[in-house]
Amino acid sequence: MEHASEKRYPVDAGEYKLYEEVGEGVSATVYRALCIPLNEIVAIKVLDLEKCNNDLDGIRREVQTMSWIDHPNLLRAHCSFTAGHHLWVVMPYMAGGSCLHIMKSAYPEGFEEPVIATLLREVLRALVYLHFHGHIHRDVKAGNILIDSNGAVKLADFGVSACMFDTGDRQRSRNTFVGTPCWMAPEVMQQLHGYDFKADIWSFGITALELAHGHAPFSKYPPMKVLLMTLQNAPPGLDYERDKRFSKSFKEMVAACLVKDPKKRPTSERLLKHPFFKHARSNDYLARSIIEGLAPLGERFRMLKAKEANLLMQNKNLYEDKEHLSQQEYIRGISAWNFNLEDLKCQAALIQDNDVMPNAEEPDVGRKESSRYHEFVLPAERSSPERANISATAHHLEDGLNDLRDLESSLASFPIKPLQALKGCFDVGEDDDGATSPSWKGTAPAPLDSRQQILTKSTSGTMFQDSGRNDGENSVQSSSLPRHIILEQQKFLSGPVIPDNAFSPKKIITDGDRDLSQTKYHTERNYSGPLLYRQRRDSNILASEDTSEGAVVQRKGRFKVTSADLSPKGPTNCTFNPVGVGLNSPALLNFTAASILPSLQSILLQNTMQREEIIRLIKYVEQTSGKHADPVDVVIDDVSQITPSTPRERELVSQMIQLQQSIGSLIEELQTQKMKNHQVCTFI
Ligand SMILES: Nc1ncnc2c1ncn2[C@@H]1O[C@H](COP(=O)(O)OP(=O)(O)OP(=O)(O)O)[C@@H](O)[C@H]1O
Repeated sequence: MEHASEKRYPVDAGEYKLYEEVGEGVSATVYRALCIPLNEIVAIKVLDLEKCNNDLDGIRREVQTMSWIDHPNLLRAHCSFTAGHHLWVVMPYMAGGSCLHIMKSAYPEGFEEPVIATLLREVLRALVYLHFHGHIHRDVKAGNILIDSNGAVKLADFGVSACMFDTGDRQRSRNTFVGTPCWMAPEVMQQLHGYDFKADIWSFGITALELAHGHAPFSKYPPMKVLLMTLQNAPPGLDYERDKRFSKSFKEMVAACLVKDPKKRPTSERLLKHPFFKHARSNDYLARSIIEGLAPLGERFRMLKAKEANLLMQNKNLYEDKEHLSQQEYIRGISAWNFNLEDLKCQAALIQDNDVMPNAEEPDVGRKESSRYHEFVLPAERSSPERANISATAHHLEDGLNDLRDLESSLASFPIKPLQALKGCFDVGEDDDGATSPSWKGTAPAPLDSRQQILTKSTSGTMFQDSGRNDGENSVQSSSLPRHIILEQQKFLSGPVIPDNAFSPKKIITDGDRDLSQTKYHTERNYSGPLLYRQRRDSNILASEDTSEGAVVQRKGRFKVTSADLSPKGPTNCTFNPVGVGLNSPALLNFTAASILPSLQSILLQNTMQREEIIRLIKYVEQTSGKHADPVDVVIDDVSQITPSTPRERELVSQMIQLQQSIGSLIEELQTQKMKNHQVCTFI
């Protein structure tokens, strides 16, 4: 067994000395560190539990999986514990970093074939092991393939892995829309029958292309477009012309993985026997060919961050451009992609007619394709005088909505669509962290017991334990601790291990927190808009569902949306349904009027537009079907033909017209009510 189970890794932050930062994820920062008693260099992933409110189950799963796995190609945790409101996961230090980072810093065009074959063989071995034990990784990508200084390859990041043997509610997690869009298999997007380990084979094929080209197919596009392209286009692959440098067997191996029908994809075990892997070499070869000569990981990480900041400065004008943003996130190895279609639709609905002006200020028409998403702006931003080329907004909005329509139609043959999954539940997005939100204030703390549920023990040592050192020792134990961690530890010297607000979606934010979130996450812009409510079909469902799996809608880094509404009886449109969530619903009570107002406005606008459209259609159908013996209309025609000759006649005609108009609107109202009743009946 490769991991040193005999070694006792301390579960106390004071026993470690943190050095430089070597990686960054969505809510985690990874440091090189020294385990003082063992005199061993390790990596420590520090997760800020305050930023993981929605994803404790993911964290628990990650830590649990990292404790039981026992395979040389999987990154196993030595131990884990909490310190303040941070979770520390101690693991072997992988000095080469991730394949993505190696490519970004030294191989922007991708690796040579023998390197790729070697890397992929190791990853495939890890997948064979995971699949054999009934696990789907669900996030296979170059950013999660780590290499150590000896060229050993390990697949990491089990935050979204799932177990095939789960039953009941947990089994539903395999119907969950999870992963990172570019690597996501079509069946994961479709959510038709759930999916199995073959989803990993698709991601594996995409990863092969990523390692060959330096980027994944569609990586520069926003997620909606990635979905469309994955579902509508032929599967991506190695091109016989463009990719001449690669062998036929490599092309065939990729083609075998990237088949849309999961049943036709090989199992990991069978794939391992593919002739392509005969090109694979030793770990030593990897160390010599891609690790040797690289700058130390921390330095590379710093350089990549600087490069990213530089790019952001250069692209200042394009900063709002989602495709550019995607590219930035890709460079960082994470993908903070907003994928809230409802949000986009609501933002679209909030645009008033008079916002749509002639497109006189479009800066560069030729750039339209690459900028089509960047104007999905928040209403508040739109009103800002220095922002917003409104005409471009409307223009791009239309493009974006066309894509939405395309997406819906390309998914039309499937009973459950991502749109429906999205519609089923909203969750608090990045706006959670908005320090100015009044809803943060004065919130009762969550009970400690529920928070401690996530603390578990591994068989081979202590896993995920509290360091138990909130007595002040932690605050002074390591001079090399980043300042924010020391400060945050000091804040909770005498309180519970995890601060009261750590697991609550509402929290009191101190100025220190605000500074931290503003400086550390300044590049992670929020496009998620004003929707801060979670919609449920039924409040009973809210009570009975496995909230651990069912609640998360948006996770930065990996995208995750749960298909809370898998029943074919689910709602059939994407508008907010006031029947589904009554005003007394707990889901609504959690939100302030201010946070929900824009959504309500949008819904109102949508309903008005729909109502007008329905009335128009009813009239049209009645006219064309000749079914119009309605005396009211006959009279209307007659009245309109009367030419009053006396004041009294004029008065009477005017009264008749008024009466007929009110009868007309009452009929329209009746039709609308009938339609509503019909919808409610269908829904029920
Ligand atoms: N053991 C390790 N040794 C060296 N570097 C590591 C190690 N673990 C992680 N890293 C680096 O830190 C980065 C972030 O880690 P990780 O992927 O675990 O965080 P995350 O929050 O789960 O990320 P995301 O969800 O965005 O993929 C990795 O991409 C990798 O570059």
